[in-house]
Amino acid sequence: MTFLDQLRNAERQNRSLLCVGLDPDPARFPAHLKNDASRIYDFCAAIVEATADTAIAFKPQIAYFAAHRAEEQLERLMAHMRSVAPQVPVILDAKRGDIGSTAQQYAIEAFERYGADAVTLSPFMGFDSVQPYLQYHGKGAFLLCRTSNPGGDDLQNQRFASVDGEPRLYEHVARLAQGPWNLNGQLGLVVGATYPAEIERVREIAPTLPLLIPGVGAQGGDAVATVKAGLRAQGGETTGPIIVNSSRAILYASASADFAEAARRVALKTRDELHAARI
Ligand SMILES: O=c1ccn([C@@H]2O[C@H](COP(=O)(O)O)[C@@H](O)[C@H]2O)c(=O)[nH]1
Repeated sequence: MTFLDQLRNAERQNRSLLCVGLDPDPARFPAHLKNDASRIYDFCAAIVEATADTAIAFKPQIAYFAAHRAEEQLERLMAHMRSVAPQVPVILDAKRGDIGSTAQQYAIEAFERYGADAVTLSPFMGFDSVQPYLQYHGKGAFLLCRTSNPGGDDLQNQRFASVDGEPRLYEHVARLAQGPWNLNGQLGLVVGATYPAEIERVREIAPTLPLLIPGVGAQGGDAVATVKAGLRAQGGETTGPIIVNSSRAILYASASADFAEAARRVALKTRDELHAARI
């Protein structure tokens, strides 16, 4: 089954557009786990179990594991997600970007070591830095396009003289991903929920690509505006999928022993808000 098939199934089965982001920061763990990096797996496993039926995807951010020498815990977590939530695809948020030979190693890391279903990539080094990931047929690759942070303006929103008539860098990335770079239909784009007008613009250029949209929750992005701008559906079938990520607002909903139940409550509320906005 391809990543796109997995997304379609999870969206239907869990009635969800919500991606539960896994950004484990031991300093923010509940009291009984606080500042203990050896408990990253336990914390994330509890979140996964509590939210497995609420999510279209899970998105572990690799920096939160690597920073604490917790790669082995991430490997175990990937296996755990496959076991308790086999219907939910996993997007490894790694934002890799390097020359082809190095990209090949990063692709092995994402798809073979961790067994991710999709990965996030920086497109800044060009197509040969993306191509190695596309050799893993059926896997997904999300290119950073219009990111959620204010500094995204520094480059992505700049005008330049382009051959395809798209004057801003993020528009050019969207055009490449919808067209010539998308050899086997594996590409998607990362667009921030903090910029709904730009989500709309990306959707015009890339009507069918899956959009990974971080920025609701802690970054203040508007869930309803995000769905209106990004989701495309016809006759009840999704033709332009969106995957709306929230990490900290779910993970740290409570600093007490009930953190997993609290995470579930926030995940359900966010899922239902996103679902209601479809109509
Ligand atoms: O443009 C981007 C791309 C990636 N991210 C990542 O998403 C989550 C957001 O976390 P919140 O706690 O919901 O703010 C995090 O892993 C970022 O690295 C992003 O925020 N914006």
